[in-house]
Amino acid sequence: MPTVSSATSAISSFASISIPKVRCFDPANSSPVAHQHRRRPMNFNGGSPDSAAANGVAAMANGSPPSISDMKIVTGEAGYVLEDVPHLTDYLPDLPTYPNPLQDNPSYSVVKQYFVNMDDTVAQTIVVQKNSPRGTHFRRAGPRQKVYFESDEVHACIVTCGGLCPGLNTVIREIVCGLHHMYGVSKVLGIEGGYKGFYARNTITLTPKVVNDVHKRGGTILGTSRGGHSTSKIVDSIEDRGINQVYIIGGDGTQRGASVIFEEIRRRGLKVAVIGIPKTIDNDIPVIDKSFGFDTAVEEAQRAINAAHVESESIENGIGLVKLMGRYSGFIAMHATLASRDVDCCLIPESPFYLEGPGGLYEYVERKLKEDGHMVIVIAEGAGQELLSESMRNMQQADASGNKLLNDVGLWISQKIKDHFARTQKLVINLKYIDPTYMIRAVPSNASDNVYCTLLAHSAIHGAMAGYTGFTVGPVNGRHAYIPFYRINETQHKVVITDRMWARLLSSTNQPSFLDLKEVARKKTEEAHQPETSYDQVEAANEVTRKKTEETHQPETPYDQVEAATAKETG
Ligand SMILES: Nc1ncnc2c1ncn2[C@@H]1O[C@H](COP(=O)(O)OP(=O)(O)O)[C@@H](O)[C@H]1O
Ligand SMILES: O=P(O)(O)OC[C@H]1O[C@](O)(COP(=O)(O)O)[C@@H](O)[C@@H]1O
Ligand SMILES: [Mg+2]
Repeated sequence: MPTVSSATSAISSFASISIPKVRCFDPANSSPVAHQHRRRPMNFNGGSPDSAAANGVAAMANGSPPSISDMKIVTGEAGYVLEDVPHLTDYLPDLPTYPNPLQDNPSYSVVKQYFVNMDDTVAQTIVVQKNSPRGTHFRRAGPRQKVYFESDEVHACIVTCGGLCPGLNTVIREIVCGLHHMYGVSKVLGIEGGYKGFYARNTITLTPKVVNDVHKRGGTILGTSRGGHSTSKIVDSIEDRGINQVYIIGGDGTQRGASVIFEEIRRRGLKVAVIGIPKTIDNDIPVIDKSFGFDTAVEEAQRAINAAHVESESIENGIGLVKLMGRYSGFIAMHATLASRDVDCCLIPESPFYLEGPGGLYEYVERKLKEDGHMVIVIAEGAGQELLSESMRNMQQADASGNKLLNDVGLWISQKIKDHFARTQKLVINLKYIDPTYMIRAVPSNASDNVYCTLLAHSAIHGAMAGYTGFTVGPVNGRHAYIPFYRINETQHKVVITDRMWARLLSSTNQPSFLDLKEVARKKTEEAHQPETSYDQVEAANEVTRKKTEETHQPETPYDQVEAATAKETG
């Protein structure tokens, strides 16, 4: 571990700096080696582009895990593991340091413990038993006593990529203002239109004045895009423009892109810090507690759910159906449902459902309408996609970033429910379908997200100024931490339907758990039922495909699927 100078400052938190008993994991012999960080071999000049792609983190972006030599793993006593983030001195060992200008900042000088301890880390697991190992930790975010950039040397840039999310403008604002007010940095460039903006000519000069009011607006003042990531062109542009701090705001795809940019910068031996700020309205980024904009999205979704409730209540056998975002993770739908209490059924990608037969959706809708005369259904956009046949899928299979394009499950299920009741003639229903997805995504962030965005931006700035690089910032169990890219990129955060939160939802809505799915599928095939409408044909064809897939590839029940995923994650 680097030692810390004993230089005192008015606002130092270093009452005493302890050198932790850390050991570095030596992958060669699996034995701990005291006080050494393992470093990957560096190739500063003239390395072939292939050498960057050959390393683990770059490989991670393409789906394979990083090699152990790319990880900075520090182990301690009682099963303590620090998954540390890269530092500029890993490959530029002789960089000079400077006192942190916050020492002389009147706003911060009153804070007694402003600087974080060098050895502060944040535990990933906080619920433990007496004898359980202390487990994985991440480096705590926050200002350090020493910085690796002088204020007038910093030339930062900010880019926003991927889909919109409430709070993007707040993060931009807070990076610009934070750099300016805390560290005296005045050179900040906005890259327009996502990654491809790096190799376009136009940029925006960002000053506290320019960004002063932007947090009141939805969207991103910088613009965004999907696709168009060319690592070498981006890094050429960073080098050509003399940028030395790159703040990259975006979701899982963006963080993968940031990871390969970092790798290329390290390969070229540049003094450039690369910082990822996780953005996703879907809340599907792992490790962090939640992503910014998520609270706002849940809050805004209430308006649509309220409207659906009012509509459904006002008419006989009214059904209000609301589609919410959530490609692979149903967090918005789950939280919006729990918050609203007006929802009778919530369908998410993690919990496969079925329509016909005992325990199916039709039976439940019928019962609910008979009991209450109305009902509200919330469906996440990624739910039930396996029920839509190939023929119904988008002609265009993927967006520019390679994300699979989803069919409108809201429209599909509305039609299915209408068809079902028209066919069975049991009830005359009135279904109103509301799709507020893009309206929700486009609103400005709410108060709590605004504060969260400020903390994210400040943590990112402190990390960059302290020389850390190649990391994503975010709260882990309530404390902001620096997380290596590979941890963010290895999995997706999903609703665990064996968790108590989903049980709370089931008990709040009283909806079926759809766990008899396989049994029903089998019966249905046996009955060799003749479909009546195009949607039925789709469904019948799909049942066969689904059954085949389930039997050959999938674990047996949704619970098994979750357990298999969990075992993979923890194992
Ligand atoms: N594996 C990857 N390697 C490099 N860049 C990527 C990768 N995946 C996505 N990107 C880039 O990241 C940007 C945003 O990705 P996208 O998936 O659209 O949104 P999000 O970051 O919100 O998930 C796009 O410009 C895309 O080209
Ligand atoms: O903006 P697009 O291309 O229409 O994509 C919509 C998708 O974007 C999201 O809002 C967010 O996805 P990302 O975080 O990957 O950008 C998804 O919920 C939704 O499926
Ligand atoms: Mg994404």
